[in-house]
Amino acid sequence: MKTNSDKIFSNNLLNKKVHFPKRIVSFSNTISKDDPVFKPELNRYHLFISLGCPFAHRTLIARNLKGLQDVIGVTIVDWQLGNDGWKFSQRDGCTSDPFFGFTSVKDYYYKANSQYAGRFTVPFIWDKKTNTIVNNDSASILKIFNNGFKDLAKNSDFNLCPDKNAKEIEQLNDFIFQNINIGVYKAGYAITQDEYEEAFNKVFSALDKLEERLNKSRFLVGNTFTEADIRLFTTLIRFDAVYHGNFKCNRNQLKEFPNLSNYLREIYQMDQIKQTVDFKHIKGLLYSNRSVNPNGIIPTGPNLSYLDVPHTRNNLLKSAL
Ligand SMILES: N[C@@H](CCC(=O)N[C@@H](CS)C(=O)NCC(=O)O)C(=O)O
Repeated sequence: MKTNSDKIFSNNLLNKKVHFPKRIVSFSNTISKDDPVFKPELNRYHLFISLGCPFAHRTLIARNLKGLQDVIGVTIVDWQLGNDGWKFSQRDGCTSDPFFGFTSVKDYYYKANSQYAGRFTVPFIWDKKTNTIVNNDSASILKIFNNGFKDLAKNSDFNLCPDKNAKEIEQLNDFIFQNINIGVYKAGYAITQDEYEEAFNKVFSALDKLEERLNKSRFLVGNTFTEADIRLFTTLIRFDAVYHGNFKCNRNQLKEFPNLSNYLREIYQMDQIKQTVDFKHIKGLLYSNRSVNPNGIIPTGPNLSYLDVPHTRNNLLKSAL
């Protein structure tokens, strides 16, 4: 015998009125004064990141450069990404879950939406007021940090994407993303020789183009440090440590490109940025993928002391940060 709710269910099905719960695959809200829910507020939002992940790394850099350290807290997940996703731990500068005593990032996604059906990725911004994920896309989080906290950011005048350069920055972002940020992964995860060679060639021809561009220009867009530099930096800083060896991007080491390596050193040597770079986490994460590195051995080298050699980009003009 059918129960009442069964009947409602089958009647609705016949009338095509059944609404299955929406299966969420990403969170794409913004934070702004005009948003009905997510207003900029002190100590309301929290950023979850891995220091190894280049996409999460972007968001930490933007938070620091905008001077949002006292406004938005940060939790660093364990550097190892296992089969069941990101875990919280207290080893090597990682932080345990600050709010619920959760053991894994997955728990946050399900707390935000029990029907969540996407990947359990970092970075994401957690809203402590409504107990949900505001956004889990690094590109959007960069914009949120740049634009959303004008009255709260210590460096609110520092603009990562000035209107007059916005179009050029978006074009560069796209070029860097397709050829370099993702390019190294396409080479590293390739399962055919052709796929690998195509990705390898794209990575190095893009680096050659940028090497030339940086001959005259202090940063990617004229002489102003922008979001495009952050996006390029998080791949360049991982290049010699990981992508060159583990992902077989080995035509050259980054340090062999005179302009790119000088540019990389300048950005790395900025205090607010240097604090965000942790090679233990970077190597730990990026050598932990067993399909690429079956025994999970993390190499001791390479020697990266060149990063601390003073840069010589002062002869090129620079706008104030
Ligand atoms: N769309 C995301 C992608 C971030 C991403 O791919 N994160 C990786 C680490 S580098 C991740 O969390 N992967 C976990 C998984 O796929 O299980 C963004 O740019 O924010």
